[in-house]
Amino acid sequence: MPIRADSRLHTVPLRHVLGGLRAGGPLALMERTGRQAQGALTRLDLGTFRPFLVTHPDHLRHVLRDRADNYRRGTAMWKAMGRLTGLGIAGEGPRWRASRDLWCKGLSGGAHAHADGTAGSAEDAVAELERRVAGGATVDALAEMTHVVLRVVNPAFFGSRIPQHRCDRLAAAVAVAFDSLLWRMALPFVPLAVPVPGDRAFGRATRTVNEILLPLIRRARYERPTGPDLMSVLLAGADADGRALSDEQVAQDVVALFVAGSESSALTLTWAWVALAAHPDLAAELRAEADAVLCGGSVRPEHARRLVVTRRFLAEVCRLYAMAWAVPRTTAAEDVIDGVTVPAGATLVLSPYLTHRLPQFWERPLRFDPGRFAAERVRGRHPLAYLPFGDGPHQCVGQAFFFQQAALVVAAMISRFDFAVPGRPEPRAAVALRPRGRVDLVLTPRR
Ligand code: HEM
Repeated sequence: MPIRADSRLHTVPLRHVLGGLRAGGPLALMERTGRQAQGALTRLDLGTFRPFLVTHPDHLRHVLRDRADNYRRGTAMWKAMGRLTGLGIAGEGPRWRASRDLWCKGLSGGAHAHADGTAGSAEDAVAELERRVAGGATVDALAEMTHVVLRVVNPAFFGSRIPQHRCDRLAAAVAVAFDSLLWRMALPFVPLAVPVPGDRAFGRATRTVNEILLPLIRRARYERPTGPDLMSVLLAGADADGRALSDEQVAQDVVALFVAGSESSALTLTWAWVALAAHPDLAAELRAEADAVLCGGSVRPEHARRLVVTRRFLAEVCRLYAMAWAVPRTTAAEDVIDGVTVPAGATLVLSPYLTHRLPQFWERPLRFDPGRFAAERVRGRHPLAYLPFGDGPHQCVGQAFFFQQAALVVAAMISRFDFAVPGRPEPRAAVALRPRGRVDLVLTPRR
């Protein structure tokens, strides 16, 4: 598959796409394509559907920053997801802008406004886990991380007004709905009116979500909330026309919270244990830091800032296990990217997962090395070579919140448990980057 001499476009013909899919699935195909294209703009031939794969930091800057207005969330995946998450924060235009402003307000100082509640919840969740595995036990890493994350986000997202068991049910329904969009993502040319696998599960999960959320929102609205949690901010906020958000709009933004905030955090924390188990020296370093900062006590909000090694480690987890492995966009009008014409209506798949593996920007890219995030090494790097949280107008609003909470969770756990992850869990490409199969986490409380 040579780069064509007459253009900078790298093309992958249908037979290679099909062969690659058969041989190793979508992620292996992407990895192979990324290695061969080496950052060149790439067109995948899937018959009538020919998406462009964008990985080079210069091209990403063009799409996400310089011409962001021309690259929209119009793809079928966004449209399908819009049935669940609405056109607020997950959409575009004035409604998105109004929602984003509210979200930024709600999360501003994710490190401050919610800090006490979330640190306390992290501590409680880890202490509860310690009681459960008192004599040592093997747990499902993703299930446990989801459990911990949901407790941590409940005060910040909902002012703890959702009882925990309902929060768990809501998260499970949202996860089903989100995952059942994979076919819509893979078959973007199929109209929504034509059923595809996953549609039924999506419909059932959406009904569960509404049954849980709408009564809760009505009650919360009646109480005229003024708290700093995101749900209160949304209820007190206004849309682009200055009108209060409807119950449905608040429900949709709350669902978007789960999609954007909790699953991504739980998945990334799951990969964190996989990476730590594979690098015992690093685990020892993180534990030494946690012991020094926590001094045998509980995690407190102010610890997050001092967990420097832990935060670098998390940044490296986000590089090699970029949860948002593929971020789709659609071109509004024809454009030229680095000499290649991209027609109007084309689908672009931006892949942080592949960008983070480009050897031109990352020395020995597959090596797990948190030292890459030491300030002096970050300075010399292309600013768009690292984008696990996206970039441009839609860049993640929860990045600071994630690092704060995740650092506290890792410190609380590593100071309490010895741990191991048997086998070598590998990622697979679902809508998010998920583990292939269950990840076992063997936990033994430290004496
Ligand atoms: C490891 C954790 C996380 C990762 C990897 C991640 C990744 C991303 C990415 C790649 C985007 C850009 C999507 C696009 O360009 O279309 C994004 C957007 C977003 N994220 Fe995150 N995220 C994480 C955690 C969170 C958390 C904890 C929250 C909320 C508290 C959050 C809220 C959002 C929101 C609201 C958006 C949409 C912003 C907009 O469209 O204006 N994320 N995230």
